[in-house]
Amino acid sequence: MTNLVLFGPPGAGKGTQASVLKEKYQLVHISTGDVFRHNIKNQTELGLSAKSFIDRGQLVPDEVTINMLRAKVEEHKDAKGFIFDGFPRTVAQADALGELLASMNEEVDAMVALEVEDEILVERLLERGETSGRPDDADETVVRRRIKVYYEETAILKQYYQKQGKYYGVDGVGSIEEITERLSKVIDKLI
Ligand SMILES: Nc1ncnc2c1ncn2[C@@H]1O[C@H](COP(=O)(O)OP(=O)(O)O)[C@@H](O)[C@H]1O
Repeated sequence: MTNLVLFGPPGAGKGTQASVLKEKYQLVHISTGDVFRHNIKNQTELGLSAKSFIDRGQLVPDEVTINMLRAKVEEHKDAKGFIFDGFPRTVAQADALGELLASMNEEVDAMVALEVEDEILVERLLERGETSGRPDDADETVVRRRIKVYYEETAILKQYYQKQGKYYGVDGVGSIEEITERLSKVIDKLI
């Protein structure tokens, strides 16, 4: 398997790139944000417990998120690999992902990160909020809180994977194609 963590702050372009990369490399794409939104739309128990956190720009508790991710991975045991998008977002989630993959004799091969400045992120998210229908994109306070939470809880994962020699940063500003090209250069060396 090839298991990639696609990393970066909210609005960095992870979802856009993941959709291209999953086709290109035939990997299963798991976006925790998409799974939560799907569950909110269908008013499942998971959706109901996640909604209040998401609407406030906070992280959904680790236990809920980890159980959901585990179930998703187990649905695709025969996959050629995964692109994890929006997961892990905390050290506890990164530990859990490592354990889950180890139980399948697999591991995270790389964290590929999209690097984008904060002010560009706020601009992109508010613009997306005009059309995406995502309430967490439409409100500047919520957008800024998500970026703050990213620095407080998630950014540390750069060092986490750097220590394992698995971190690859890529400039996340440019056209979609240019950025795919930059990510592909990293991924091609791993496969
Ligand atoms: N791994 C996770 N752990 C906790 N909460 C998460 C996780 N992934 C997504 N969420 C929740 O879903 C929201 C939307 O996630 P996502 O679609 O990845 O958006 P973003 O564009 O902010 O990266 C997050 O702000 C958070 O509340």
